Amino acid sequence: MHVLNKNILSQIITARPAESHKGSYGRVLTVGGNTQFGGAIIMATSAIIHSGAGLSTCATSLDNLTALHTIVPEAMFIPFDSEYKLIDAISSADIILVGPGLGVDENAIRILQTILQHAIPQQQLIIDGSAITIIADHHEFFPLLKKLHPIFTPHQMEWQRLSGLKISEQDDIKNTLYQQQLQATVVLKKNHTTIYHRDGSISQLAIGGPYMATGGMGDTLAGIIAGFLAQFKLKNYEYVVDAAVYAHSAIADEISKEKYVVLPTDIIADIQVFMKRWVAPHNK
Ligand SMILES: NC(=O)C1=CN([C@@H]2O[C@H](COP(=O)(O)OP(=O)(O)OC[C@H]3O[C@@H](n4cnc5c(N)ncnc54)[C@H](O)[C@@H]3O)[C@@H](O)[C@H]2O)[C@@H](O)CC1
Ligand SMILES: Nc1ncnc2c1ncn2[C@@H]1O[C@H](COP(=O)(O)OP(=O)(O)O)[C@@H](O)[C@H]1O
Ligand SMILES: [Mg+2]
Repeated sequence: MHVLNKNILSQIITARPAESHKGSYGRVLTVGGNTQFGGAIIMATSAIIHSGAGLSTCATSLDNLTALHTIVPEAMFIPFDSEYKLIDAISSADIILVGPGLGVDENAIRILQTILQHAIPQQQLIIDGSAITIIADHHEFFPLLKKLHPIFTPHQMEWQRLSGLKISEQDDIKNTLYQQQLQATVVLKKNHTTIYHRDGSISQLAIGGPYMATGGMGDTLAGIIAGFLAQFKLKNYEYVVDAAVYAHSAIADEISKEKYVVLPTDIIADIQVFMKRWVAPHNK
């Protein structure tokens, strides 16, 4: 197991070539945010944009449109219950993040099914929050999922639902066994988050802390992972996931020196400055 350290940041965060444009930094589609949980998909989308993705479209409830455009006018919008618009948006995305605040009702299940049917293996699919809870109850989605090699970002309770492993039973051996069956990357969120990669390697955080325990913190992490994957297009995308997970908690640690609790929106506000600081010196 590899304990992540700050070196991962300057390995991944590189200076931008002058001859580039928004299309060079990835198109991301976020899907989630029902009437109850609109904040989740707005935080995820905002984290994606602040971490540098070129173009982001948010498929969410129409109820969230005004809030989305007020908080992050850089984001485009489609209503998540328009199936043909969703299919169109899926086809033009490089990265798809589904689940923050999606809910688990019939509408949410149909939306997730549309994504699993229309996404292709060349796209990177990140599955978070409610989408993990739905999949735990819908094993008929597994054949579709295996072809897509997604990145799951469960907290321990979501991992319990998906893997069947009680939180007290979750250890590296059992977690790896189930993760390998899924043919997916698993970012298991907890104190000292552990990342199970498809090649069998395991990375772990030794940073982060309880000042991060506010709703929306995982939605923000999923957004940073999507934002990093959108622009840092390495063949070994494992390192990009590691860097995103590390950056999220490193920003929180810095803020926690001054603040008792760190809010997800505090992290989002600091991402750009943090990334600038860690651009590899030889690339500046
Ligand atoms: N502002 C918003 O709109 C928010 C929406 N959210 C969305 O709400 C939906 C439900 O997600 P929730 O996670 O709240 O609910 P869940 O029912 O999936 O899980 C939450 C419960 O799991 C338990 N748990 C055990 N170990 C845990 C761990 N390591 N980390 C976190 N929880 C652990 C806790 O008791 C917690 O109450 C998701 O789609 C999520 O994205 C949440 O992100 C909260 C904020
Ligand atoms: N005590 C803690 N120590 C370290 N990290 C924590 C702690 N509590 C929460 N976090 C981090 O906060 C995030 C919570 O994710 P999640 O439960 O999915 O949040 P939400 O769904 O509300 O957005 C994870 O990245 C997790 O590692
Ligand atoms: Mg979550």
